[in-house]
Amino acid sequence: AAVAAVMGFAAGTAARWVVAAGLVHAAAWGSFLLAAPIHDRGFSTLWIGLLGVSFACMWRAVCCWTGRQPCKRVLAATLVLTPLGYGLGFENYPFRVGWSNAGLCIAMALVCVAALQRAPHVGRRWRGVLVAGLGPLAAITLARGILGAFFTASYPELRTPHPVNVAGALLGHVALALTTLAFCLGWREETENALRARADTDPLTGLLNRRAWLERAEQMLSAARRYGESVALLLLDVDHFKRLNDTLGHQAGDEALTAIGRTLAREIRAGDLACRWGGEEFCVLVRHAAAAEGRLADARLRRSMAREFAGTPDRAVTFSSGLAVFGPELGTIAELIRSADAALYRAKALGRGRLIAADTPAAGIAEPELAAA
Ligand SMILES: Nc1nc2c(ncn2[C@@H]2O[C@H](COP(=O)(O)OP(=O)(O)OP(=O)(O)O)[C@@H](O)[C@H]2O)c(=O)[nH]1
Repeated sequence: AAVAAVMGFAAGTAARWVVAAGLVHAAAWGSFLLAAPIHDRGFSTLWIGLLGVSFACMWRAVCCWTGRQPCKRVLAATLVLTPLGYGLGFENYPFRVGWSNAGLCIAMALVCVAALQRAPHVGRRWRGVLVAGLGPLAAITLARGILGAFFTASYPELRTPHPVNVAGALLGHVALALTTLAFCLGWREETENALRARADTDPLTGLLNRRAWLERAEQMLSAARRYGESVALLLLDVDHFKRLNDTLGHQAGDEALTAIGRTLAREIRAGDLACRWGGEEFCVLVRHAAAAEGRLADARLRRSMAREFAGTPDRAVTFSSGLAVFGPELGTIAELIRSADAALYRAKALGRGRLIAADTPAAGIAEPELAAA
């Protein structure tokens, strides 16, 4: 109930499953309190059934975070068969204790299996804490079942002070503390990731924003420096964007920017890095690319942009771009940007809708164009 109060139902899907697990677990022990004094089959069966469901909710929460759903059918079968067998065999104490504890052990073990799945994007620490809490409890639960089923005289009822039972009670508390801690850590990790993604992303285009891009671009350049790779930078600026805003409205301008962001995200290769530099300017770092590959990437973007706006010719945009290539003279991101910006300025001056490479004044530009510039 405390977990529910802290997390609330407005949290993400996984956190909602955690809250559900806590509430169902509390309801299970509520059923037990009703059942115990009168030895009631119905409430006792409900107790066992709800305990299983609460572990299934934990399993679901872990799966939401890891994105994997191991042993789904085994879990479903355990959820049905455990209370069913318990209810039907209620009058047979050894069977009922053995059966229910084995079922609950399987349910707990499946939560651990879910937490141990390979999921590189999810932290290991909270999953480790979860397994450290539930793993030993699963083992002692099985031991308790074996005791009740096969050594019934030494475990004649739930509160018998047998060492296994006492250890089970203690581990139950440890597991409660550790699973709560693990789920709070998992929840915090999810929230942190969501906040980080929000802080790194430009909301209009969905691309990285300038700050996040600069951080990653620095890393890419230092790797390129170390391994002697070539990297090209394209700085793109939409042509006459103010005119689009002024004639069709700011909303149409926003939609055009969104479409440009979509196109860039779709067209760049894995490992390349695109961002909204600001306003109607975009930046792309192209890995393993010298000037020639940079030009090819620019041409690909232009073709794709034309396709993107083919259905809305009144909003079609072109862009000018400046290209700079990482090397001894342009060895930092600031130098690359400065150089690409100067080239972009020249592309604008030469009539827009074209690419100019830095430090190649005459390359690909007709003399009259240069004169006009
Ligand atoms: N709709 C919209 N407009 C924006 C946004 N950010 C910047 N702009 C507009 O983009 C326009 C940029 O205008 P300019 O810098 O004059 O450039 P331009 O009209 O594209 O002309 P050239 O770059 O010289 O081809 C300005 O009118 C800004 O208000 C945005 O997020 N949404």
